[in-house]
Amino acid sequence: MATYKILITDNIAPQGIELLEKVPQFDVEVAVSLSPEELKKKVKDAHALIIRSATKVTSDVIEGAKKLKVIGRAGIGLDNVDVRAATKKGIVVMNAPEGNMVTTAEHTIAMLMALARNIPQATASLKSKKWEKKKFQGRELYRKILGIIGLGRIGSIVADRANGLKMKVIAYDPFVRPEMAEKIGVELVSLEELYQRADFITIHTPLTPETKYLINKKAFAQMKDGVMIVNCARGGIVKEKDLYEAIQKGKVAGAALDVFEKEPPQDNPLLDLDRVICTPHLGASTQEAQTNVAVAIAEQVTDYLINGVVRNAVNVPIISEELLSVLGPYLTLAEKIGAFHAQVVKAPIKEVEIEYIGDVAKTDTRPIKIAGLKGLLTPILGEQVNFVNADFLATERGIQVKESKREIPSDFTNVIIVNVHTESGEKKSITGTIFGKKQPRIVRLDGFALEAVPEGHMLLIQNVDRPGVIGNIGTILGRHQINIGRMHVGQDEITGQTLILLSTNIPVPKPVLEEIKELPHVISAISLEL
Ligand SMILES: NC(=O)c1ccc[n+]([C@@H]2O[C@H](COP(=O)([O-])OP(=O)(O)OC[C@H]3O[C@@H](n4cnc5c(N)ncnc54)[C@H](O)[C@@H]3O)[C@@H](O)[C@H]2O)c1
Ligand SMILES: O=C(O)[C@H](O)COP(=O)(O)O
Repeated sequence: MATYKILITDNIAPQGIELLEKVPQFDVEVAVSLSPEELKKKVKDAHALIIRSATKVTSDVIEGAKKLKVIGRAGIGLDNVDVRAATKKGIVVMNAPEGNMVTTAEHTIAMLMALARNIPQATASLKSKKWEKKKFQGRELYRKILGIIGLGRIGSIVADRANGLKMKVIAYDPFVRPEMAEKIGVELVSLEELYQRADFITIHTPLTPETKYLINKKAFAQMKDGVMIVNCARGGIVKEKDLYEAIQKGKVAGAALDVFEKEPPQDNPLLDLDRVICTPHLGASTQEAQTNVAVAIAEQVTDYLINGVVRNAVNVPIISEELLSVLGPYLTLAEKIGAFHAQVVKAPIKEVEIEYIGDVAKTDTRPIKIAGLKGLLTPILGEQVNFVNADFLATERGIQVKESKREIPSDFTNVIIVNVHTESGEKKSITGTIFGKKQPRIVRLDGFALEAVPEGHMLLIQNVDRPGVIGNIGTILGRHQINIGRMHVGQDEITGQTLILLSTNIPVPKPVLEEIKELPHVISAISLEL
């Protein structure tokens, strides 16, 4: 029984740890607050790393994690993980995106109300024995305009709760359809319009190169005087230096911050301002949310390591079980075609064209493309290639991939054609289909029509069509105790050549291959592993 080491380096709820400890194949270690050096050491023999936002999973950490198969985030944000470096190494990166969304939306509403009514400042004042009623007069939220930037999972819940408070909710999210926004009582507007109309602005986007410093000096200049800002998303979306200036000038009346450019913040001048209220990244910190995300990530990591099922991965295309039941045979077919190509071409591959014909063209074909690339690269790069990094490795090697689709079938109901172009100008074309519901077949190889099962040890021979060639090949194989399982023969009527594809019980050794190549009328012989 394989044993997997599960390393947990941030504080996750005990319910998640208990679930992992119950899996007989798992050896669970919890080690929090590690220095980067300690983390590198511990992760060396780990198969899974489970984190929250404190552990920094840098490319350095990933480089040394030779056995790591999965990084699981008990929560949403993955800006503390170098996902690109993980992808390159074939490591699945997954999060638990749903468990803390309500809690974070509630924290946002709490921050909004605390900001509008000066609750933290008034608490501090009263605790210092003062009674400053006038100083802490607040603002009503009723009928005020709340501008939401990022109407995703959390933004939508904030909108719902704000509607309950009878606020007017407007939002900017270029990836959301107006009908969807309308359904949840939100008016979708441009960013400029949001800035011009909103009394309160709350941010709920991820931190990306596009959203980094989205809320900056220029943005503040477009906002209403006396606007209030809430950020419970990520530090760095609001430019802190510009926010400080905007508050000092009175343009912004106040800000509620749960997240910071640097966490924990060090010498951050914003923390000295009365108009700023803050929490130490508490958005997801309720018992309910922490149990949800810890249990979710424990289940997902278990499912992946034990059953190979990937859920909520950010670097693998998601295939629902329903889609997998349709696509499964095509994934196998594409992988076999890729492996076939890699073993017959004579120069580095520079371009791959994949054409999907028939009903298969109507499906999400991304997983088929990745399976094809995995097949193509595995004979070249070995076991390191998997569904996570195949696309990445192809790009890294400068292989261009082009895809096209035709929904009207030709000879077969569903067909995948994979053409490969090499640096030396060679072009090879393989066409595959599925017989019945599950049987992959290669039905054309360049000009040769075939009906071959691409599986196991195979021998590919091209020869001039003359009597006796097949007999001679059979004699040589027999002499070396090699059994032929299946034989497929295709003919090219234009060149008069024949293609023979044999499946054998063992790989054909090199000396036997050389003997076959010496036979009269044999042009080439290649041993394949499919
Ligand atoms: N403070 C916390 O403890 C805490 C807890 C959970 C999540 N978060 C953070 O909250 C944020 C939102 O999380 P979510 O689960 O709702 O994410 P989500 O992916 O469901 O939603 C994000 C939305 O932002 C939109 N978006 C992306 N780029 C945009 C842009 N340039 N302008 C406008 N909209 C854009 C997307 O279309 C999407 O609808 C993330 O940054 C996450 O890390 C913080
Ligand atoms: O992205 C998240 O899920 C939140 O920011 C929560 O982060 P935390 O797990 O470190 O509290």
